[in-house]
Amino acid sequence: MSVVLERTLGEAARPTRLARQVVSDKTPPEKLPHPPGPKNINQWIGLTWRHAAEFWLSPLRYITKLGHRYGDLCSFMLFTQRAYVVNSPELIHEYLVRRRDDYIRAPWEMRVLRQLVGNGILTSEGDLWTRQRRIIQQAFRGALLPRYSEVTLTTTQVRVGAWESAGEVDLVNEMAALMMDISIRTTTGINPEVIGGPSPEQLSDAIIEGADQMSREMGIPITPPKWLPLPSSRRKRRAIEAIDAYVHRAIEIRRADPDTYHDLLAVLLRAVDEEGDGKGMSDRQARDETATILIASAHSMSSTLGWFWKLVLGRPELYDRLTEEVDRVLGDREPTFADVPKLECLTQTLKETMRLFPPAYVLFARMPIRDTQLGGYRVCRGGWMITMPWVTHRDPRFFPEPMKFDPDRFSPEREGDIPKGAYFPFGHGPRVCIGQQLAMVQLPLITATLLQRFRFEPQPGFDDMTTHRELAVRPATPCPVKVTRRDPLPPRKPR
Ligand code: HEM
Repeated sequence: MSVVLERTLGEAARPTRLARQVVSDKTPPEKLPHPPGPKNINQWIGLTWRHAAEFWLSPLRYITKLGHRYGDLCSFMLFTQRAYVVNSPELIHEYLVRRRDDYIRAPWEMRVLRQLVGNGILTSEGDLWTRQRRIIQQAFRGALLPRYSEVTLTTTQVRVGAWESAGEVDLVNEMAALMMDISIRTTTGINPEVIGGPSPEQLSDAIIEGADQMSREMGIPITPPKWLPLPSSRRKRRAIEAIDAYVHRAIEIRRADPDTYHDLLAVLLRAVDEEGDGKGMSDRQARDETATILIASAHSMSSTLGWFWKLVLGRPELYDRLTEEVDRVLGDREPTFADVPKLECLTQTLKETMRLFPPAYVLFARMPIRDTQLGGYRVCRGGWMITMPWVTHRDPRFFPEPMKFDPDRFSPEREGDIPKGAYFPFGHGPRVCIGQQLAMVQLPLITATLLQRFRFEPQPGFDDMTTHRELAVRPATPCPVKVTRRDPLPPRKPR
């Protein structure tokens, strides 16, 4: 679904009204009113269908419109289900943190995702999720970040070595292939050529297609049976087979030679759940977690990088400021993990990119497992909770002049003005992105390497901000640039 929002940045959310004050926790939910929202004449005919159509055709516009008309918490009937739209930081915190035991990730969305990533950290609930999160957390601890940084830098430097002779490249495509390469090496510690099978480009394309297909299925109540020979089922199967072959082969290589590797998968395969059953991970569980991490990281990181270049190259002053910062911090040496905190303007620019274009433009839906209350309203068991960082990030109450691309919003002097919880590209609460710290190290290192090595001259069409929205919101059009080398650093050798 490619949607032209507008020629430049898309649409600002309009200010919304506050919901009711929170009532006593002891008030039974059935005594409370439903949140305001469009009235349905009948849930099988009439307005419900119109709303469903509007919602599916343009969810961002529809959710923004509802927020403006009905407030920070509103609801509408979607077929037989009541959907709840939550827009304010306080209410998002209330349902994702304070009342988290009342909700699970929506089972109809997880059922679709499980086809690709199995029963891993992303799709599980309850004790299994707690155990897996505890184990996987060990692979994301701060002490390992310098090691992952080294892999990120080496892969970037080797991969972009050929750009100079290419003359012109498409930064959107290149970022997708680069991120898949980095994710494979950070996660499995193995050069993709050694694993064999599809190249990072092919794997990235297959996964994007498969994930897009699944994201489409997540929005409809019926999943087509596997035996139907639909083109969409074939695309999905291709993605599943590609990722399966890749990950199984990587685990095989690793189990055969467990002491050679020191990467994310090594930590996963060696880790035991010390606080729980004291056991490690089965191969099946390791497959599911590796596939989850590969997909979760490559997809959202490449989107962020694609938008970053489109936004920065359209602002020559900002581009010069970033190049100047990179040159000042790095001089003529290569970046390292220790440089990340010094790349302040670059980090601010990446944060501002994720404000306007949060890859996870909508959080995975949550479903209340019992009748509960939120913001003084009744929330019914089995409903559909919808929260969109895209909408909250463009709300002028939290971000004045929301459509202005202004990296200085995140400067040390101004960042404190952003209301707590209004900026959440990595989600919120206990299921916040596990790769957040890693992402905020990898993104500046990759962009600093490219800014240091090359001068990019944008070509016609680079600033087309048309969005492609499926699992992540990513650029639908290329970012063509002419590339000239600007530094004398020697090329790195592959590990
Ligand atoms: C720009 C980069 C990234 C963005 C914007 C992002 C965004 C998110 C968001 C919003 C969620 C929570 C979704 C929800 O609550 O519904 C999430 C979860 C997750 N992310 Fe990321 N992510 C990024 C990078 C990464 C990386 C680099 C990794 C791993 C290497 C990763 C692994 C995961 C995993 C495993 C989860 C599921 C956590 C759980 O359910 O407990 N992400 N991400």
